[in-house]
This record gives sequence, C-alpha cells and structure tokens, in this order.
Amino acid sequence: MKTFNELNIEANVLDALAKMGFETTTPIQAQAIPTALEGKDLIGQAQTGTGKTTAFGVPMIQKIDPENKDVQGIVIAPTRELAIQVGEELNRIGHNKGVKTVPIYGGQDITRQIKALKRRPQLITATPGRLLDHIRRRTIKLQNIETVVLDEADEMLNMGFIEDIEAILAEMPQKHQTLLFSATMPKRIQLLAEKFMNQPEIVRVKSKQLTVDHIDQYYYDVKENQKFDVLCRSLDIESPDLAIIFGRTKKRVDEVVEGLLKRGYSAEGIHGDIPQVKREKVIKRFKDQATDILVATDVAARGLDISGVTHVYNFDLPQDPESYVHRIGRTGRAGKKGSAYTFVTPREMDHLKTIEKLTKRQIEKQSFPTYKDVMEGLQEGAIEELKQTVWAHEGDNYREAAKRLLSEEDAVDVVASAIKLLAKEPSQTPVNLTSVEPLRVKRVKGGGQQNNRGGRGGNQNRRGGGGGGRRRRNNQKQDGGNRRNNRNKNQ
Ligand SMILES: Nc1ncnc2c1ncn2[C@@H]1O[C@H](COP(=O)(O)OP(=O)(O)OP(=O)(O)O)[C@@H](O)[C@H]1O
Ligand SMILES: [Mg+2]
Repeated sequence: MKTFNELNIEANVLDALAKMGFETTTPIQAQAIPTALEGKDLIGQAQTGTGKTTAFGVPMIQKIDPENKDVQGIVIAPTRELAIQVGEELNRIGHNKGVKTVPIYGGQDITRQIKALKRRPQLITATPGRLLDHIRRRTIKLQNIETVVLDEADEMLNMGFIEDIEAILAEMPQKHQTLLFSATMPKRIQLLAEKFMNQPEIVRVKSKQLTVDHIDQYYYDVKENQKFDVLCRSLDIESPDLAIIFGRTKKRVDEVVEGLLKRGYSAEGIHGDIPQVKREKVIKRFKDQATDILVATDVAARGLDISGVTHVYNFDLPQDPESYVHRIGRTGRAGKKGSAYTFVTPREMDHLKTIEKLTKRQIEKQSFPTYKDVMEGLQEGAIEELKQTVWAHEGDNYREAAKRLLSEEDAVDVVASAIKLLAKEPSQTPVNLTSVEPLRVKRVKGGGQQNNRGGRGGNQNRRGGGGGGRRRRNNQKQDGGNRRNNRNKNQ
C-alpha cells in the first residue's frame, strides 16, 4: 500500500491529509492522483466508499494558486447534500493551504450564496441548476477555471442532468482539466463522456465485483403487503446502529416513516419535497445518531458518507441496477462491514437477476424473521442481561425487596414478568401502506433494457437548483414519457 508521501503531494496538503487521519492511500487514490497531477483528463471508477472524493480533491487543490482569488475549480454533484459534503471534505484538504470551498445548491437563499461568493472561494461544489443560475447572473465567473469534476459522473450525464451539464461545460474556458468519478460507469455513458473530454485516461480499480465485498447482501422474497412487518422484524433482530431504508416514491417514504414512528422506532424521512432546511436537519440528526433510521428516496442513494450506517434496506427495488450499487454502498464504507437487505416481490425476481448480473455477485435469499423469532431473540437477550446482572452482583442491594416479593408471588411468575419487561416486546400496531406496483422494465429495440429513469427534478427542482427534471427530453413514447414524468414527481 502506498502512502500519500510517495505521490508528489505538496507539504501543506499532506499535512491536512494526516490531520484527517488518512495514513495510506486507497487504490483509487494511488492510481488517480498521479495521473490527475500530470494534468490529464481522467475517468475514475472505484467501488463505493473507497475515497474517490480525496482522489479528485487532492490534485484539484494542489493546482490552485492560493494568492489568486478567482474560482479555479468546480465539482458538480447530483444532490444538494452531496455538494455540501464534498465541500466540507475539500475544505479540510485545502485548510492548510488556505484554499476555500463554498457549496452552492438549490433550496438555499441565493443572496446568502452571493455573499459567500464575495468572500472569494477558489473552489465551488455545486448542484447543476443553481450553478447555472449563478453563471447566468455572473455571480460565478468561469474564466479561470482549471479543473471541473463531475462526481457521480454517470448520474450527471444521464437524462435528468445532461442538458444542464452541457450548458455548464459550454461556458468553461477552452483549456481545463475534466475529472469524472463514479462507482458505476455504464459503457454508453463512458462513450458520451469521452466526447467532451480530451483523451481521458481511464483509471479503473480492478475488482471482481462492482459492490464492496464486506457488505453482506441478502434478499427477502416477500409479498407487497408483507413488506412492512418484515422490515420491522428484521430491524428488531438486526438492531442496526444506523439504517437507511430506500423507498421508491416520496409518498412511500412518508408512509414508511409514519408507520415506523407508530411502532416506536426513531425514524425520519428525506426526499425532494422536504424543504431544504429540514433536509439538512434530518441528515444532521442522523449523522449525530439522534435518529436511528433514515427513510429516503434515491436522493440519498449516491455519495453520502455517514459513518455508523450498518444496514441498508431496499424496501422497494431501485429503478436501475446501478442505483442498487450506490444505495447499498451507503454502508460498508472505508473498510467497515455492512449488511444490505433487498425486498423482492414475486414479479420482480427478474430485476434481482439483472442486479446480480451487473454486480457479478449473488444475493443470498434470507427467510424472513417472524414475530416468534423476534420474541425468542428478545427473550434470550433479556435472560442474558439478567444473568450478567446476577453474576456481577449488581442486584445485591435489591435482595430484601426480592425476598418480600417472593413471599407474596410465585417465583416463576416474577421472573417471567422481569423477562417480559426487559425484552421490550415490539409493537404490533397495524400499519397499512398504500401498495406500490411491482417494478417494471420497458424492453426497447435491440434487446436492451430501458429503465424508467428520468430526471432527478423531483430531488431538486430546477428553481430549487439541481436536477434538470423539467427539461427532460420528451421524445419518448407517451407511455415512457409519462412514466418518467411520474418518477420525477415521485422522488
Ligand atoms: N486514504 C484514506 N484512509 C482512510 N480513510 C479514507 C481515506 N480516503 C478516504 N477515506 C474515508 O473513506 C470514506 C469514504 O470516502 P468517499 O466518500 O470519498 O468514498 P467514495 O469512493 O466517493 O464513495 P461513493 O462512491 O459512495 O461516493 C470517507 O469517510 C473518507 O473520509
Ligand atoms: Mg463519492
């Protein structure tokens, strides 16, 4: 394994990396940093949670002249939360060098952003829609841009964003370096990307599988109306530190949150209809572990790095197999272990196969836990807790009270009641979700599959800054167009 010292990185950046606790490089960092430092255009692909942010952040910051107060680099990301997170990481890497980064994203007061821009950051992390707004208002000037990064590049070059990205790139100065990063890079998107890059070097970390191997992957074969109970039972048995649950639509997310709260879990939701200030609060509370469960649309599928996420649930299958890779990649980051559970209804089995084909990995079927399994598990846990307390003599001060109780009640009844109290029986409050249709894939000519993905307009509407949902191309057949429309509205 290489250290950062071997990569010709300047001292103050090395210092910052050491302060961040990074000792050795990850493979994508070892491979991409030297190539990017040579000034070459680059497409970097490596698994989720393997340090791609630093892989583009270091060369980008190294190129900056801290005396020059113009914007010299821009990272474009598909969601507001990701723009914020990448901005924070760049601020850490650039701290010692005096390089400032400002995040610019939809849903935040534009005058506040203009004020932040007046403090002359050299780097900007942005969602596309809001970035375009600033470019047009001339509050962001691009003439001194040296580096453009598309984080989650395949997503940025997909239908929902491509027109915004093209518009932004058209404004860039002739000579600039372009870096593209993602954990997934479908061939057609790579070919598209190469058109606006200058002989890009492809840096791909070799791995047998597309997903990280320390994420255990399972699926539950469930009927639509069983999903919620299976979810609760699984949460009870697994007791995740933090879990992210992905639902297909905003309504779905709201309903799952409501159901979880009814049953006493600590859960909050995030999707495109939630006001930005609230979105940021929800993420913060989840990061601080004040909320245990985040229920989300695909707005949280890409890039988010939240430590402590031990479990990801695909309550509904994702629209496309790439999204599966990103969603489950919210756990198992930086070498940690994680578990991913995917709910598959009988008519969706084909989708599971498509996912397995893409990831080159089998997803193991898991029989789902019943209420009885959960109760047994909880009772075992309670008994274990009692035994530990006995062995540690922690009950010594309560012996008199115990004797008095036993003189009045049957001993077995007393212990049984203690176990019941400790086991905290899970709530069985009935919860009925509006059922969703099984995922369908439209077959298109040529035998390929066309999934009904569309813009991410719902995540961040145009005014709100971000997805180019409303500019979606409308040359599809009625059916496809409508479905994409629905997706935009639903996320
Ligand atoms: N060299 C390193 N040593 C230790 N930890 C690192 C190193 N580089 C990055 N990390 C940590 O690994 C985690 C994942 O990094 P990052 O978010 O950049 O992953 P990614 O490859 O961009 O993932 P995704 O595809 O999901 O966006 C972060 O918490 C980051 O701080
Ligand atoms: Mg990333």
